[in-house]
Amino acid sequence: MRYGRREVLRGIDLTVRHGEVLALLGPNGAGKTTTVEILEGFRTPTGGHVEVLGEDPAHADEGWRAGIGVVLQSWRDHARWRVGELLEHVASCHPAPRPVAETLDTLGLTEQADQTCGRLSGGQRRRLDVALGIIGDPLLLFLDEPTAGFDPVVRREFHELIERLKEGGMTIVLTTHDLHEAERLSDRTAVLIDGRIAAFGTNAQLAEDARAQARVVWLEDDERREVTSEDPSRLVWELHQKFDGPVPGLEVHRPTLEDIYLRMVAEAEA
Ligand SMILES: Nc1ncnc2c1ncn2[C@@H]1O[C@H](COP(=O)(O)OP(=O)(O)OP(=O)(O)O)[C@@H](O)[C@H]1O
Repeated sequence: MRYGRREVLRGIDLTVRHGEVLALLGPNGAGKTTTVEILEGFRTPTGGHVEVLGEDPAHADEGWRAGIGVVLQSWRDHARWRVGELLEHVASCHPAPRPVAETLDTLGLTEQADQTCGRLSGGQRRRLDVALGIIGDPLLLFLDEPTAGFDPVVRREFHELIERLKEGGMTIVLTTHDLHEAERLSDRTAVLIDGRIAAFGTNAQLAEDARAQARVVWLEDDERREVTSEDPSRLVWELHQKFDGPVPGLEVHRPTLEDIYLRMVAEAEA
């Protein structure tokens, strides 16, 4: 994908499976939104082959669009609509929508149903964006930084909602800068750096590819010992033999997605 002469995506090869949550991570400007906008049919790529729900998004029809739910980075329109009316209206544009009252309840917006959208708080507005994205009961949902601005309680509730949608069979493509969110929600993660896929796989596969080290901590002679190892199970086994039993104060810390991601970005910039 080029904008003018500038190439911003340089060959992105990935397949999203039915029913999985795919997290798309990457630094600002890496090309995540561009990728997602191409998949949503909002941008026509300058090259390559894209298929979403069996069709080329750039030339797909309304029937195809009904299968897709989109939550963009920020919608600040519809200020004069009431929340409930807006959802009713958008629901009426879909062939088989979710019930409006249930959707309001799911997003914790029942009390705001009669409020105008312009008066919602930032977090409530974002929840309305998500409600608008799922009201059509899509097969495939795109979420672009869905929890930016959520307080921790709402964020937790939102994660539970995503898990329920996933259990219901929805396929979800999520872009986020929140690595804990990606780690909790995604089946697989793609890391996009400078328009290329730097890594793609389950979080365990990414850890393996990045040859990330686990940290093993224990107590010996009243001192805290810490060793990093690619094979922590072997080290623990050796310690168990050495102590001839349980290892005092044993902790094994696997690398988090955040550790892996930060390492990849640092390597790409080096
Ligand atoms: N309409 C446009 N015209 C020209 N360049 C653009 C346009 N939209 C995006 N870009 C450029 O393309 C690159 C990728 O942008 P994109 O918005 O896809 O990144 P992103 O990974 O979503 O970033 P962020 O995390 O900041 O949202 C950036 O360098 C951006 O400046």
